[in-house]
Amino acid sequence: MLARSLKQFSRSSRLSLQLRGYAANPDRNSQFARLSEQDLPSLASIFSSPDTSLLTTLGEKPTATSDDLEPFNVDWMGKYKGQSSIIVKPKTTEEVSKVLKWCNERKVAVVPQGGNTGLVGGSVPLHDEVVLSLSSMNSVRHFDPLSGYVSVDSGIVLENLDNFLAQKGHIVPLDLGAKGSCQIGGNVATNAGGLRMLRYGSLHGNVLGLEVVLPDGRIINGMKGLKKDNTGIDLKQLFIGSEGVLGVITGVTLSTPVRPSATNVAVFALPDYESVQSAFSSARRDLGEILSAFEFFDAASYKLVRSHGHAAERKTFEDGEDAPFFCLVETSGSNKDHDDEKLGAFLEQLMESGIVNDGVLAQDETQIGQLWSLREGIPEAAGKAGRVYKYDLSLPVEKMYSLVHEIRQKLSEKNLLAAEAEGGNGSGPVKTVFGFGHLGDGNLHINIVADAYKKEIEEVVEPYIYELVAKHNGSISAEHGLGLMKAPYVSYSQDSPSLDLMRTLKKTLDPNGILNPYKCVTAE
Ligand SMILES: O=C(O)CC[C@@H](O)C(=O)O
Ligand SMILES: [Zn+2]
Repeated sequence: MLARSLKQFSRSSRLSLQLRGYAANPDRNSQFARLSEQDLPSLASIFSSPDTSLLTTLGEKPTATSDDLEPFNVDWMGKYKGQSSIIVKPKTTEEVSKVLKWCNERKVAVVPQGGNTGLVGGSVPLHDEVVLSLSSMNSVRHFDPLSGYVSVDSGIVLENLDNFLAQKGHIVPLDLGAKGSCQIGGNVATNAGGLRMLRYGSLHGNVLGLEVVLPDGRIINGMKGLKKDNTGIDLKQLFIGSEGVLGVITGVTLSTPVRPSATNVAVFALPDYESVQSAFSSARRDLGEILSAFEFFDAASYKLVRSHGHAAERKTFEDGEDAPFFCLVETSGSNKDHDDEKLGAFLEQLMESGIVNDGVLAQDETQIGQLWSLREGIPEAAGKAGRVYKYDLSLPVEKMYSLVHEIRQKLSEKNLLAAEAEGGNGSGPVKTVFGFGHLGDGNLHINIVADAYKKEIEEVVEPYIYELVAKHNGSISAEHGLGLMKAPYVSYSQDSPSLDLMRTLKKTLDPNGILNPYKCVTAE
């Protein structure tokens, strides 16, 4: 049980209320220059404090060891590893501009990097690209409570920004499991979706302005805090979600809604995927404007969180521990009594109709956090269980879960599933395959946990999974981007004229192709 005072509701006691993808592993582009020790004085002269802004293993007196550079070269899953020997950490937009101009003139490839929490290999180098880390640019520039926006440096950590806004009674309209490390610039560059999207919509609507440095060093100052600005083509939209291939985001102006004063969270167990869909329909209908999140996870996800996550110590449900599906519902509003009444009626109706047979309702902030950790803790728990292949898909809600079955089936046919995995029959490398995600946004995450990254697993799943997605007219990347992992498969989600236009934009803004090469959209 989660906590003694956590309110249980059940039908009986009704609530009175290692390897990168073989396809995605391009050779080094020989047109890029290789930097050597001789280049360092000129690069160092750009910075006001070169000692802290330039880390390198090059030269007779290196300023860093390869261990120091490892966090910049390797992604957090340990799946993608680059070989950069130069990391720059500018402190101002002008320094970013000078770095890019310097690199562009010499044809030196550059990888912009925020918190390096990405899941598709988009934020680490592949070969010897210079890493441009934004982490030293992390100040709040301006907050306007009346107009409801904040202007910040792009390297500010999402959680730090949310804590700043919480003190002012406002909220960042974006929340992610990685909030303690990810940076707002990286969030914008990847158009991160996360847990608040159902309520506040995507960053394409919430970003009011951007400051961007183009590959040739020109600075676009679009840091306006205007909700309405119809003066020609809305250029900032080009940089939201373009994964740093067109320019480097150095400043972000974000709309900041008022922080809801009343929040409720319930998690319930459901007997099948049809019930998950019914519960979602009821939530939209009965909770209306106070519904702020509707997440789901399957039994295998829950098992993982119970064995490796924060919930390892405790059972959550009285009867529902072995249910095949779980949903988390959050409401956010400004009147607690009103929200309690609505949520109570919603949960009662779910019980009465048999859609849900067990559930818990958080009674305070701590329990809200504990319930959220059942969902937010899934990726971390998966990382502890083994090496993880991650697929992030948009699909019609009705079709979503069938893909998990199809992937299990496919892996089982090829004898890749271990006996411990659902439907497993042998001694294969795959320990578990599970599905979870943002049901309210039609976004499914499928994770495949194996004992190691193995080509044989990847070859079975890719492009098979993308073919399934295309068949349902879905998207091969709902919120994680393309990065290195999905760049070769983009045509499953974009038609040729769209891809041509993307390449034209890339060639126009970055004719030397120096920015985040090999990822997302390349000029060829
Ligand atoms: O790890 C994943 O597959 C998803 C990560 C993140 O998008 C989430 O929703 O928790
Ligand atoms: Zn997600």
